[in-house]
Amino acid sequence: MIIGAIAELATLGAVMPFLALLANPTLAPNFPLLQKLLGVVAWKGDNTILPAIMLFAVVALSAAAIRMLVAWASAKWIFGVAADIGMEVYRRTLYQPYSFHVSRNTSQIIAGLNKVQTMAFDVINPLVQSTMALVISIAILSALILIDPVTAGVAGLGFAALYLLVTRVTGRTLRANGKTIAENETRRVQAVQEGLGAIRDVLIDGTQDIYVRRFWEFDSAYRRAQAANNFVGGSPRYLIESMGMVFIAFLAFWLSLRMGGLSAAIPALGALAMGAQKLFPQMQQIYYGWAGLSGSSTALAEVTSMLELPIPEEYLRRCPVGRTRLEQGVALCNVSFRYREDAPDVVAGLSLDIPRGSRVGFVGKTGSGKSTVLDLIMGLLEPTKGRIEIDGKLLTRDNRREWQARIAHVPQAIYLTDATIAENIAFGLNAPDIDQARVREAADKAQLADFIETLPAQYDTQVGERGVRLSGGQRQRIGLARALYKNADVLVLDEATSALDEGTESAVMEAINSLGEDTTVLMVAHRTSTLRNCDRIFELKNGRLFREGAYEQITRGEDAAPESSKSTSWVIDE
Ligand SMILES: Nc1ncnc2c1ncn2[C@@H]1O[C@H](COP(=O)(O)OP(=O)(O)OP(=O)(O)O)[C@@H](O)[C@H]1O
Repeated sequence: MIIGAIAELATLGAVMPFLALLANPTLAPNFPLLQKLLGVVAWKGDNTILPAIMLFAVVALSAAAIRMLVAWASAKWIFGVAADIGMEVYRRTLYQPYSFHVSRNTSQIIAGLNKVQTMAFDVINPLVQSTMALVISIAILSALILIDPVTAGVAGLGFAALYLLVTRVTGRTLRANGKTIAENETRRVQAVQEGLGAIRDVLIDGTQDIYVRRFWEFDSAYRRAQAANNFVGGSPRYLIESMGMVFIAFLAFWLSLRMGGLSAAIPALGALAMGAQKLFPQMQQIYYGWAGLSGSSTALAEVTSMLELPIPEEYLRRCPVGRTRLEQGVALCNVSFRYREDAPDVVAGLSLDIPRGSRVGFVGKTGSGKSTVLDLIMGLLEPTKGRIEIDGKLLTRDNRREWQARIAHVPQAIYLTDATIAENIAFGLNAPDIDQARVREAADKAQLADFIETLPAQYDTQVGERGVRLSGGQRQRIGLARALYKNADVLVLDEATSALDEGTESAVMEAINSLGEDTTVLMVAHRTSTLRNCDRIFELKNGRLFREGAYEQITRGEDAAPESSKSTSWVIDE
C-alpha cells in the first residue's frame, strides 16, 4: 500500500519539474537528478529536454510497474482469502449433524458457496482496493497541498464532501438491492436444481417453459438488482470527474490572472491537473468499496453465519483406528423422536433388542418411521426421548463416531459420484488407495462382477453424474458393493434391493447371509421375501412397534408381539 502511494507520489513529483523544464529549458542546472543523469550518460548536447523526457519516462514506468506488482500481490491475497473462506464454509457445512442437513434445502448451501464468490469480488477486493486508494489519496492530497495548499485543500474537501453526499443518497438503494441479490441467488439455484432434478418429468410433461419462467423470475430480479448496484457504485465518477474538469478550467482562469500569467502557472497547473486525474479514480475506488460492502451486506451476513456454524466436537476427534467390534448388540429403550419441536413424534416409545450377528427386518406402511429408526440407530439422529444402547453402553455424542465407524449403510437412493465403478465401490478413497481385490470381492457378492466384466473399461468405467449411465438395479448393487467393501460389522440396508429382480435379490441376500455371525444386518424391505432370512421382524405403525416376530411365525400367521401390542392381523405393506 505504502509502496503504491510512493509510486504515485514519484510520478506526481516528477511532473512539476518536467513541465517547468519544458516551459523554460534554461532551468536545467536547477535539477540535480537530471544533472546526475546527464553525467551518467555523458550527454554532450545543449538540448536537455530529451534526457528530461527519458528521466520522466523512467519514473512514470517504474511507478506503473510498482503499481502493477502491488495490484498482482493484492489480487493474489484477496483470492487466497476467498478460497480459504469458501473451503471453511464447505467444511463447516459438511461437519454439521444430519438434523441440520434434513432441515435445509441444498440450494441454500450451494448458493451460500456462491456468495463467497460475491464476497471476494464485491466486498474483500473493493475493500482492499479502497484501503489502498485511501492511503494513495492521502499521499496525493498531501503532495498537492505542498504545491498549492489553498487550491488543493478546497478541492480535496469539496470532492470528499460530494462523495459523502452521494453515499447518503445511495446507501439505502444499495442495501435493498443487496438483499434482493442474496435472496434471488438462492432461489435461482433452487429453480435450476428442481428443473434438472425432475428432468424426466419435465421432458414427459413438457413443462420446460414453466421451469424456465420460474428461473427467469428469480434470475431477472437478481440481475436487475446487480445491474442497479453496479450503476450506483460506478456512476458518481462521471459526475465528479466532469465537475473536476470544470474546477480545473476555473483554476486555470484564476491562475492566469495572477502575476506572470498562464505560462508561469503551467507547472503548478499541470501538477494539480495530474494530481486531480490521479485522485479522482482513488476517491471513486473508496466509494466503490463502500458501495460493494453496502450492496453485499445480506450476502456477507449469510456467509458470516455459515462461518460461525459450530462444529460438534466429536466430529473433530479422530476415529479410533483399531475399532472394537460389536459384542452384545443394540437396544432401543423407549425411544421417541420428532423432526421439529412443534411437529408430532414420528417414532414413539419404541423399545427393541438387536442381538449381535442377527438379521433384523423392519416393515410397516410408508411413512411409519422405518428409515427414521435406522437413522436413530446409526446415530445420525438423536432420540428426543429414551435411550439407545450399544453393548449396554448409552450411545452419546462422545462415542457416536466410534459406533458409526462400524456401520455400512445402503440408503434407499444411493448417491453415485461421477467417477469409475471402482471409485464408487471404494467410496471416499483416492484411486491409489483402493484395494482392487476387495473391490472385486465386494462386486462379486453384490452380484455385479459379471456385469462389470462385460464392460470395455470394466472397473474403470465412468458411471456418469449420479450413475446416470447405469440402471437402477446396477446402481443399487454398486451401493451394496460399497457397503460390503467397508467390511463393517453392522450392515444397514434401507430398501437396498428394491430395484433388483427376485433372482438377483435372493443371490445378493444369500451373499449377505453368508457374511457370518460377526455381521449384524438391519434391513427395511417392502418385499416380504427379502426378509426371509431375518431372525426377527419388527412391524412399525405410526412410529410405534406394532408387532414383532420371526419370518416363519409371520408367514404362519403367528404373532410373537407382546400382549400389549397384539392386534388381529399381520399385514406387511407390500
Ligand atoms: N426431514 C424430515 N423432516 C420432517 N419430517 C420428516 C422428515 N423425514 C421424514 N419425516 C416424516 O417422518 C415420518 C417417517 O418417515 P420415514 O421416512 O422414517 O418413514 P418410512 O417408514 O421409512 O417411509 P417409507 O417406507 O416411505 O420410506 C413421515 O411421516 C415423514 O413425513
